[in-house]
Amino acid sequence: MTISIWRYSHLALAVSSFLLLTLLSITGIILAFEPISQKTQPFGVNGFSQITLAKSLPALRKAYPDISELTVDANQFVKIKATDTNGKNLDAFVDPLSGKVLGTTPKENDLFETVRSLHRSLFLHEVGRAIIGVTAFLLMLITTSGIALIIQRQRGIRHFFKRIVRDSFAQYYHVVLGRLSLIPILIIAISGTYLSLARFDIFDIKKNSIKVDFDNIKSTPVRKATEISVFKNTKLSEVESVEFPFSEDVEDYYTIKLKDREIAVNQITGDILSEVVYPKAVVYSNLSLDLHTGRTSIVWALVLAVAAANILFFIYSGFAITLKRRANRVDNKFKANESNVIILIGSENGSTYRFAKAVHQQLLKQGQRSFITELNNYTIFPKAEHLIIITATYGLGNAPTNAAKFFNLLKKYPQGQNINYSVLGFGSHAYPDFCQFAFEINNFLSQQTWAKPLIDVHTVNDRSPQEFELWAEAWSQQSGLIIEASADLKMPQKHKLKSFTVSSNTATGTEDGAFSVRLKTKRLQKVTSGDLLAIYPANDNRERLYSIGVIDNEIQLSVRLHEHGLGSGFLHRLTVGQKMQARIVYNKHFHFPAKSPEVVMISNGTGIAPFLGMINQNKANVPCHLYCGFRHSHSVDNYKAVLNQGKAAGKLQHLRVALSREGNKQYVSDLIARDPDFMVNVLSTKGTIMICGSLAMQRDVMDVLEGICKTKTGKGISYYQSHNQILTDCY
Ligand SMILES: Cc1cc2nc3c(=O)[nH]c(=O)nc-3n(C[C@H](O)[C@H](O)[C@H](O)COP(=O)(O)O)c2cc1C
Repeated sequence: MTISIWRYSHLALAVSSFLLLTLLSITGIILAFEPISQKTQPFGVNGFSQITLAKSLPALRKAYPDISELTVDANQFVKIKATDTNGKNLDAFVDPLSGKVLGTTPKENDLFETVRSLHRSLFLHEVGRAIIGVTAFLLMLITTSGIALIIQRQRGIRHFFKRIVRDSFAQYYHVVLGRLSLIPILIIAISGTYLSLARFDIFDIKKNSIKVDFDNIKSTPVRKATEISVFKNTKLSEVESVEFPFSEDVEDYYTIKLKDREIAVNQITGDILSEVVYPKAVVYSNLSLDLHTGRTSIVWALVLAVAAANILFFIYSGFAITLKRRANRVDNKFKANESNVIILIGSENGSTYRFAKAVHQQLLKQGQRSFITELNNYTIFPKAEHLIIITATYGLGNAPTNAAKFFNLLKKYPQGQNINYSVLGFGSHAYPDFCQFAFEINNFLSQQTWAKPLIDVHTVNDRSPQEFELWAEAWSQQSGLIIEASADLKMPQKHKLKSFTVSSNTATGTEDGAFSVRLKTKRLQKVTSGDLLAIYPANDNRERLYSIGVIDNEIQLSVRLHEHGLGSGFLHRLTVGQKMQARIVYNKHFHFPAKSPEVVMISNGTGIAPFLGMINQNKANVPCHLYCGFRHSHSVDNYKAVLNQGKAAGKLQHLRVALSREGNKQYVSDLIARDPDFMVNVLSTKGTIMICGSLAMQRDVMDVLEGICKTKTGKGISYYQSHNQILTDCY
């Protein structure tokens, strides 16, 4: 499957370094506990950060007249070298204000020593250090590409910390934890890389030595150490070490090493005799060591341990995601140029493949030459009769990466023969642009002369097997090829049928053969207009679906009698009082919109069925406008009673009828074209347009709406489709 450059880099870098990263993360977690264990030793003093040299140096000199050196380590423990009162050499941690001995340097912990050596050089000295340096650099690149992927996924940096929609466990936590720990991991990677480079003398870290001008050294005015301003202004926490003057002669001075400089201080006058500022590289090296080891803070050391543990999780979850994606590879039995059914997939994370493969397998079993590939592999399919496009939507209603080139390829490769197409969108209502890419493909295909719609575009929310099944049933019905509910997709194999009693059946008096059947059943509460009734006219697996209008607590089907029609013939023969078995298929995407301020209903022929029910059920009197097309004026007679009732009760505001074979011979799309401002107003005030009827009518109406929307709002209809403002149920 085609993947973005960022994802490819992220994966390639991770694959090339995961073994070393695993080792470095484990050793890193262990080493993070070294500063924690050191800091718990009893060598610290309270209020350390407030102690100045002016307070500490005279006190220590008084307690140890022979003191030669003071050092402050990363734990802020003060250590001195001196001679004690018994004349013995002293090398110990002391209280910097009283000189009280707090302890001597403990023996290095062997475990930490060994692990550190492994972490820094893999026990391979300079070669090992170089390898570790490269790994740290790779970690930096992995983190950077990871940040780019999160930005891409969250649709821009502004949404970086917005809610993440949960997909799979591995995917969700890879992103959630990635977001939380990317700063510490980036710091670990940058500081690790810097320290490695510093080891190889890439940076200038040579410190110049102090030069004192002994000819101009002064011995007045005499100042006490407690009054020397540089001592008063320097805190012990800023100091790395102090060398004490060897004797009381004016030529002997204090040498004070700070984090960024070294100074020589006259012990009598307190004058600064010389100052050497360190190169920036020395400061950065120290900072890198502080940040990489957590030696200065227990909290930071803990953050580093957690970040290192997260790297281990990323390695696991990254592989889990990749394996899931790779599991979707399909080996085709037939070549593209010899296949009669072509299944094209748009998928980012692979779950759509499961559904597409189920379709592919079933078609193969029925002896069809089915070929399955991703949308980016679209080309000329010389033997194709059916094109099935199953695609997810990503980002701002965009194509998944393996479908990004599809539109260009579609323009480049017009097919030479007519092909029946069907588009099935996978998406989630958690995103504002629901299945937009699928709608765009469907609209684009409808403009290709060779492409013939077999069924209306269908959508599947959150991989719902029921919604997938709805598409499978519709496709099977039109193609004559069976796609059954698959156990793999956890679909119910056998449907439970319900008994319905015929309460009325109108005669086929009209020329276009339309009639209405009303059915009663117990417990009708859950059914609503827009749902479908599945009937089994021959008591076998052949199923026929009809749109339901719920009128006065009965199901009304509007049907056109077809010559030799299996379903329409069966319904036509039903007599009042007769019982029949059927099942309700809930068709949520075509229910009357609960929150819409205004609804436009567009139909032709028997497509009026669900709208009759919706008008009847419109108890809240939401403004409804019905645009319907028929061949003759008498075709409307069948529905007049319900429509007149609706108008009288305020449930239907306007009724516009187009007659295609009488008067000025209009189609329903002509009526829509006459009311552009009204249509735009409905859509821009969050109203809904519902379309039910033939696919040919849908295509014409959509073309008109596309033109109106583009000129008046600048947005295509796919925008309104993906925001659930244009709902279609055509056949
Ligand atoms: C980052 C991300 C962005 C998504 N964006 C959309 C979207 O804009 N519209 C939509 O309907 N679904 C969106 N989805 C949902 C997916 O299309 C849906 O989960 C689909 O089933 C995933 O299929 P796949 O696993 O084959 O890629 C998004 C999912 C993710 C993870």
